[in-house]
Amino acid sequence: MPENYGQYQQTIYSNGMFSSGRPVITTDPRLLEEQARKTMSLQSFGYIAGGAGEKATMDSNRLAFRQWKLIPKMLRTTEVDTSIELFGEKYSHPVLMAPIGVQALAHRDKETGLAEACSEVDVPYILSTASGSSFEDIAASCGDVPKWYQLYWPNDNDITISLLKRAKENGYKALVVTLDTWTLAWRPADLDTGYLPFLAGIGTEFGLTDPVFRAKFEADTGSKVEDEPLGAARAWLQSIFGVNHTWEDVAFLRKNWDGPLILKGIQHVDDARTALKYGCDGIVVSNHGGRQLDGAIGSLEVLPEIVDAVGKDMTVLFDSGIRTGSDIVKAIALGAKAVFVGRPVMYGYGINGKEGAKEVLQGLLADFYLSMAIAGIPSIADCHREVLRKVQYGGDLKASL
Ligand SMILES: Cc1cc2nc3c(=O)[nH]c(=O)nc-3n(C[C@H](O)[C@H](O)[C@H](O)COP(=O)(O)O)c2cc1C
Ligand SMILES: O=C(O)C(=O)c1ccccc1
Repeated sequence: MPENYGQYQQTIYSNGMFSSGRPVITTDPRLLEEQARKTMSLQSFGYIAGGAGEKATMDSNRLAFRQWKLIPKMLRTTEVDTSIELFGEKYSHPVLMAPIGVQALAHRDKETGLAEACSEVDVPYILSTASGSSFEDIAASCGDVPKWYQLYWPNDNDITISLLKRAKENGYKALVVTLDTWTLAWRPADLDTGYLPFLAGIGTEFGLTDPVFRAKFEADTGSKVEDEPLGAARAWLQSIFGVNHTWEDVAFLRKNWDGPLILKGIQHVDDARTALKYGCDGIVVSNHGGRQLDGAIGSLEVLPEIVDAVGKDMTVLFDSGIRTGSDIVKAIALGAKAVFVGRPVMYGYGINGKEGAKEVLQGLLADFYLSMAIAGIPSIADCHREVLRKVQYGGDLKASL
């Protein structure tokens, strides 16, 4: 891990000129998805790259970034302090790995491999409930870097409590509860291949190893999980998707989780205020990377109004569409305390395993560092709305992602 990401590109240049050659993973964010498509199976690539409907929300996520332009200032700084504090802990940069399920689709090392990659570049790993490695192994792979747990919220309170207990015992600091994916949207890439990884038993480890789920499955079916693994996977799927929680149920989570509680999938300012009312510590302004409601507004578009409404009282995080260093600068300038990055890391992981994921993350962190420095923004505290202006012209989609 470089001490200072401002130097990372020098390493790439000297490797190219004098020693080990060129980066394996393209450094051009516009080409990364295509590179992944060539390496991965149709079904795996389709699942990861896919979006809802005609992918209009994925486009909006990108276009929302294009509306904001940075206005650089000169003779201010060559060094950048990218560190932040979240929920009382220090982080070396405002970038976390988005919770992503079924990581086995990208690489056989599954969640433990990606968690290791993240820890080696000091990026906190957010563990999805839809994982295929064990809670314990993943926790060990995260090393000393803080780790968070993302809950797909079961309809059964006993199972929920059991998952929260396991997360706590394994050292996960913050709880991220995803609200926008209580059921899967219309996803043509997966529908056309008739493919749902869960039904193949991928990403169901936490359910199949959960003592409370296991006992209930055995009582309901008379079979052991081991004897009916695909039936158990199906039952697990039904216990975490298609559920009908309400806002009042957030009080239950608040009561049963004593660390930071963060709701993910917030796009409406009313929901941000309601999250605050129920005692949440944070929210993730996210539309799930355009994988849920097709035609939904670009996630960055709603960030400023949500920050204005609740930013003083709770931690506002952001994801959906982060692809470049200047995207991170823009999200921070609009009030996000940190961002999550999703698909790009999965593409790197798919192309070249742990090393590939690290290359993507390091490239993004280097690009972020350079963008801050070249814009003349010396620290996160200096990264506020005055560094930006909203313009009428967008971007040429042919040149974008
Ligand atoms: C393959 C895949 C699986 C995902 N699985 C989860 C998940 O298990 N839990 C969750 O909260 N979000 C999940 N997400 C959404 C991400 O956390 C994140 O919101 C999204 O990827 C951000 O958008 P980006 O990919 O444009 O960066 C998933 C996204 C992808 C691409
Ligand atoms: O695909 C997703 O977006 C997602 O959140 C998910 C849902 C179920 C299993 C794995 C990932």
